[in-house]
Amino acid sequence: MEQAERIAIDGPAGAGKSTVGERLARCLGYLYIDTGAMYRALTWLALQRGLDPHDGEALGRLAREASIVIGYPHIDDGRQYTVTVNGEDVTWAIRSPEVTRTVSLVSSHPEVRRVLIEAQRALARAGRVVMVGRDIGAVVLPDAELKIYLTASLEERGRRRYAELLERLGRDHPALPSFEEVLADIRRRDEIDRDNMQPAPDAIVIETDHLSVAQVLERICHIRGKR
Ligand SMILES: Nc1ncnc2c1ncn2[C@@H]1O[C@H](COP(=O)(O)OP(=O)(O)OP(=O)(O)O)[C@@H](O)[C@H]1O
Ligand SMILES: Nc1ccn([C@@H]2O[C@H](COP(=O)(O)O)[C@@H](O)[C@H]2O)c(=O)n1
Repeated sequence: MEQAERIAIDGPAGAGKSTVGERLARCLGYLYIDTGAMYRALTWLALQRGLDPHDGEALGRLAREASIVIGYPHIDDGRQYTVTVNGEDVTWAIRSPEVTRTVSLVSSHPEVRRVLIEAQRALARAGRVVMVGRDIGAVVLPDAELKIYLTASLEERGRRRYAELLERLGRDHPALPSFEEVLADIRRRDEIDRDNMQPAPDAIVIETDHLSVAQVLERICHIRGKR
């Protein structure tokens, strides 16, 4: 019987974790788990409830009581998965500028991380999973059989994120931020995420500035095949 395998893909905002991780999971027939979506879902709920994003104790309680589920994409609208919070579909709502502005602060609290990391580990217990985030290889799944850390320059990650928002929202959309605003947001999130975003010592770092998604996937499959 093929060994159950856990693949961790970490890296900063816009490095390509979700895109590469989802395609890799689909190619291998593995479960795909975007842990960032879990932090975003909790942040969305906290904003809905009017909680103070600085209040780690209240946010930890909310994380324990909330039902956050990442399931298969039952709607064909470009989503990678469906995220529900207490049964409400929030798949796109968790990508709002307000959630993006607040999620790193919410995620910085140990009370929040303790609860979500436990949930992430439970999801990975079956093995045959591709889990993406910031701290998967270093903290969540330290025994993962394959650990990849994707990175790219700030400017390249800004260009990618801006292009993604432009495609999703359209040039005339009132919520479309400027490239400078996108870059500033990524820089800010990098700073807040720093403590929870260090590559695991045994992670393989792939610098993706001059690589296409297909080339990144090819490198990961080559690395995995040599194991
Ligand atoms: N190697 C690449 N070359 C060009 N574009 C890329 C590459 N990797 C990802 N992209 C594009 O960049 C955008 C951001 O990628 P993605 O959402 O996968 O990043 P991420 O690391 O998951 O970011 P976040 O942590 O903020 O969710 C997407 O539109 C994606 O298609
Ligand atoms: N394992 C993780 C994953 C994410 N975060 C925090 O969530 C934010 C949003 O994640 P995206 O992948 O959707 O960008 C991210 O900026 C982190 O603040 C985390 O702490 N740990």
